[in-house]
Amino acid sequence: MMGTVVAVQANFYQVQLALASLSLPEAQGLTEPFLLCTRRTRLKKIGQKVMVGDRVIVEEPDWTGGRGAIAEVLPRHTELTRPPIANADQILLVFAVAEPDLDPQALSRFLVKAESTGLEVCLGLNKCDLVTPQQLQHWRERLSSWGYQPFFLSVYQGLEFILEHDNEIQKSSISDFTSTINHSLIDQLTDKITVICGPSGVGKSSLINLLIPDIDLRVGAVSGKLGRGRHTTRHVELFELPSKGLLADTPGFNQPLLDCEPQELADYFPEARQRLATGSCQFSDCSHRDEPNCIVRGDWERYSFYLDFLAEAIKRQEALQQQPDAESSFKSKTKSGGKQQDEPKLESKKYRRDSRRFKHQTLQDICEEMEDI
Ligand SMILES: Nc1nc2c(ncn2[C@@H]2O[C@H](COP(=O)(O)OP(=O)(O)OP(=O)(O)O)[C@@H](O)[C@H]2O)c(=O)[nH]1
Ligand SMILES: [Zn+2]
Repeated sequence: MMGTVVAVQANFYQVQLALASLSLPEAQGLTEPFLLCTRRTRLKKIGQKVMVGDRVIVEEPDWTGGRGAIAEVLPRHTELTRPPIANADQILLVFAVAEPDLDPQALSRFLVKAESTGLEVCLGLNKCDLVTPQQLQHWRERLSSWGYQPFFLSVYQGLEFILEHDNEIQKSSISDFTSTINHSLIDQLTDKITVICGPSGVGKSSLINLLIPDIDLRVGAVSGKLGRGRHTTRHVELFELPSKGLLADTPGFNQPLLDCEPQELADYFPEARQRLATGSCQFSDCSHRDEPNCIVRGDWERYSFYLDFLAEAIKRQEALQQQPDAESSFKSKTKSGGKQQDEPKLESKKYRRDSRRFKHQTLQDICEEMEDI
């Protein structure tokens, strides 16, 4: 029997069973498609961890008691360590067009952080009710030049109060709430595991409440048992959308720390990726700053952000190198004459977009913020 781990509490795993398992006659008594499971000793022995998002095989279901045992964890196709989530398909980054003002550099910082996970990145712009259609059009064109097609949202007015006609954005006067669900956003979330993130106050909780109307009940139930609120704990939980698909909520954080290697940074800007896909720089280790014949340097809007973030990443790398037990980004080299010298290890797979799939970095700050709150 197959299922997905939707919550982890100490040594217990809440497993949501796949539909096929629920058609078993024995399962008919089960009121919810969940079993509270333990992990088989064999898995403990081989050190097999179980994470939220893991697809698992459950054995020995006790349908009346709602219990089971996880016998096997299927191979993960992605893995985030902070927050710990397996098999996430995408990140939905939520920002507001106003209140707080949409700051292009703050948005870019979040986008770069999200891109660095290697997951697909979608952008939702909320509070569209606060600005004019012209301002929305402005953002649409601007973000499109960055390489993003955001979902325009207003939780206050239902998800789709905006209809798009002939490339123009108009506010619709549709009042029927239920018929105004933004189907393109829903489609994007269907049958996927999505991690929602974004700064504080942009309306993430409001959006989740709109997408999953009965979530308050479940949040209340789980948080109640743990004696903690959902934003005050390291606890990660997946919530099911009515349209199928799972959402992982993470608390807001203001300025994510960019902890990527300087050499990777260009890969996290769609504009730079696109330039590198159609040509190459003279130097294979080009930092795209002042090297001759650089294909990335140019008059794209966010190039100045690239330079700012690059300076930040280099500074961070230098600080790390000053610590004796810093991450092993150095190799020791014996120079002629026997002198030892440390040299930074060169990144070998620069600019190969494919490699990102296998290198899921962390959304570190999210978790750190979780602990701080
Ligand atoms: N005008 C307007 N306000 C909204 C909209 N959606 C949410 N808000 C308001 O924005 C404020 C923040 O909303 P939350 O849902 O708490 O934001 P959040 O992103 O979850 O914030 P954190 O919990 O701090 O991470 C609240 O006062 C909401 O009522 C919207 O579509 N339009
Ligand atoms: Zn270059």
